Amino acid sequence: MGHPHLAAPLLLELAHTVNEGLILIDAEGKVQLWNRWLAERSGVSAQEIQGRRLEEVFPHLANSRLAHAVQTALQQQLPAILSQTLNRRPFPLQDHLHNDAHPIEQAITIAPLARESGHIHCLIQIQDVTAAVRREQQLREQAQQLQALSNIDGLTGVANRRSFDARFQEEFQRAQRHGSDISVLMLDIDYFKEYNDCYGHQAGDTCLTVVANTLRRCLQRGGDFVARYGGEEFAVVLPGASHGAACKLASSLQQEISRLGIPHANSHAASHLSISVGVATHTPQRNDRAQDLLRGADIALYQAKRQGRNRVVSADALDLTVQPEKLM
Ligand SMILES: Nc1nc2c(ncn2[C@@H]2O[C@H](COP(=O)(O)OP(=O)(O)OP(=O)(O)O)[C@@H](O)[C@H]2O)c(=O)[nH]1
Repeated sequence: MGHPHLAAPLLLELAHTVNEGLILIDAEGKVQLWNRWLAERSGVSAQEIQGRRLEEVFPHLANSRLAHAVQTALQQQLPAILSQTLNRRPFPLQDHLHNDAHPIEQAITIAPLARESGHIHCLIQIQDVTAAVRREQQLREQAQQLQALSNIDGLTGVANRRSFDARFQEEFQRAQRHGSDISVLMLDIDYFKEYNDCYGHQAGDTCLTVVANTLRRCLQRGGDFVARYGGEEFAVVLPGASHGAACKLASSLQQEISRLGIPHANSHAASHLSISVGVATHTPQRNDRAQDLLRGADIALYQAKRQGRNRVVSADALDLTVQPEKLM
């Protein structure tokens, strides 16, 4: 061997000084070395555990992956790395050395050691990976928050257009698979340009938020959702809703917005803020496209504008082959 001058006491001191846990297991599976790092963090002293099997002191380790890995190292001389996610904190270790005492997350490697006598020993190394695990957790949480934020409209707090596109497509395909109805409402605030001109852009922003919250509040069923589709335009998706049910909800949304009584002196449709709504329903067949349903609701909305605003129009009664702009 390479370093005959390294005396046994020095090697022992080295094992006690390293900044990680070291356990030496002999051929009979008994602990020969339990270093200071482990004693300080486990509350188990070297005297208490030396000469005993790990499972005697830590019964929960019996039949664990760690116990199997130690057996494999001793019997087949195979090393192992215990995945940190599959083996959460095999040893009950606490970091008492800092102000925030906390359980220690552990990365564990197991290696066979062949002695000159031919006896195989096993070395278990335990590293404190708490900081890395915490950082990973924080990054995961931040990624989830970003994901949620990227789906929400910053002003009104309802789903944004991006999220609408994905969820609407999903719901349309579900309806296609189940042969069920799906309805869409397209809603637009009447004379909103005049509202901004009269009351200011900031009041316009507040108004959009109030309308969005009112729409959200009026949706009853779990799968229903509202999204900000464009500037002052909202879309509501009602999976499983028949055309009759969707028209009824559209009317109640229109009434709820009217009931808010938000003054709108420059509206030609009412004395208060009002909305126009287009309603369309499909029971999608195999080759139907989600955008055709949306287009139906859009054409109905333009028709509602054309007929004088502050009303609900159903796509059922319309010629959907006409371009919406031609209806204006
Ligand atoms: N305050 C505010 N206004 C917005 C926002 N997004 C769009 N708008 C305004 O909404 C107005 C929409 O105007 P138009 O498309 O002419 O529609 P309208 O005035 O509502 O008329 P009709 O829909 O035909 O009744 C524009 O003046 C936009 O500036 C926003 O985030 N905040």
